[in-house]
Amino acid sequence: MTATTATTGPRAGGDGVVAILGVGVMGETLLSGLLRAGRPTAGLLVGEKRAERAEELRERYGVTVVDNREAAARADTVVVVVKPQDMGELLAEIAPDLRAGQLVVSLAAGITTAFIESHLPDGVAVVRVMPNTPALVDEGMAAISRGSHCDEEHLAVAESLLAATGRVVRVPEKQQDAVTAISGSGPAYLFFVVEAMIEAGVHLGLPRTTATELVVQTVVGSAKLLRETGEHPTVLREQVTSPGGTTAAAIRELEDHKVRAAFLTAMEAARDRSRSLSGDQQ
Ligand SMILES: NC(=O)C1=CN([C@@H]2O[C@H](COP(=O)(O)OP(=O)(O)OC[C@H]3O[C@@H](n4cnc5c(N)ncnc54)[C@H](O)[C@@H]3O)[C@@H](O)[C@H]2O)C=CC1
Ligand SMILES: O=C(O)[C@@H]1CCC=N1
Repeated sequence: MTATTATTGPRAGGDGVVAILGVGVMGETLLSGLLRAGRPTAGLLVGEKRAERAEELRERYGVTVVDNREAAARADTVVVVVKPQDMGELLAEIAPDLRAGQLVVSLAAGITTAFIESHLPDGVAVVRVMPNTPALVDEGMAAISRGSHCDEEHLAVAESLLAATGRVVRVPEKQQDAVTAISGSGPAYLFFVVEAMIEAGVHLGLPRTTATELVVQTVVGSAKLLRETGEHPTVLREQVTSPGGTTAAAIRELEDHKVRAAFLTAMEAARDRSRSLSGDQQ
């Protein structure tokens, strides 16, 4: 497809009409974040396949729910947040209503900008984003990459949308599968560790409520320590690890059970799955 000069479309600062198509976990995370950040409902349109879910969103947020094609025609920026497997069908549905200069922002894992562009009219700009669920509490981490018809203004619009719910970094698209494995799926690994530590506390005889409070505050405190001191995690771990002490005994077990190696292979598996998702569509 050939690049076309944008003559209409979103303006930096995010003041155009934004449509969110597919409002499940991640779509609602973005929608609620935009509203918390002060974006008026008048500037938002929602497209959602499940009628009962659409009704729930209308009641909860007072947003306008329209069909996907109307949303695509009316919006300056169309954010697509369906499962990767549903992306081809959604793009085929909205393509006739899109025009050069509009911006399509995809939050789907593994779906390349080339795949999206191949389904859309020439000159529609595409930005690929990998967000994560801590965006629900304004502590999200999003990485954004430009497609081939995307200019600085489009990238700035996508950046300002995601900045409503946390931090945003720009990465080359070739890094997006690794990003997905680290920060996209990352919250799930940390919740898995939290679950395991709470369960261990119960095994050690602590009431579940006590174990939960100890673990959650330890995770929050450790995250804050990492961010606020800027220290390398190795330094922070060494500060906790007294020679011949309790932490050294525990870390020895984690190393013996190859937990570090397991994290590496787990994230390689996530990256590889991300790589294959676009292929699942074709
Ligand atoms: N959940 C997460 O932690 C993250 C999810 N993502 C990406 O976000 C996307 C959505 O994931 P979730 O929100 O977790 O899934 P979800 O299943 O909770 O939400 C998808 C929503 O899209 C709706 N939908 C499906 N086809 C549609 C169509 N043609 N038109 C309108 N609505 C339609 C579904 O009814 C559903 O409400 C995925 O592509 C995923 O890779 C990215 C990063 C993190
Ligand atoms: O598990 C998934 O495929 C999505 C993408 C990153 C987090 N959740």
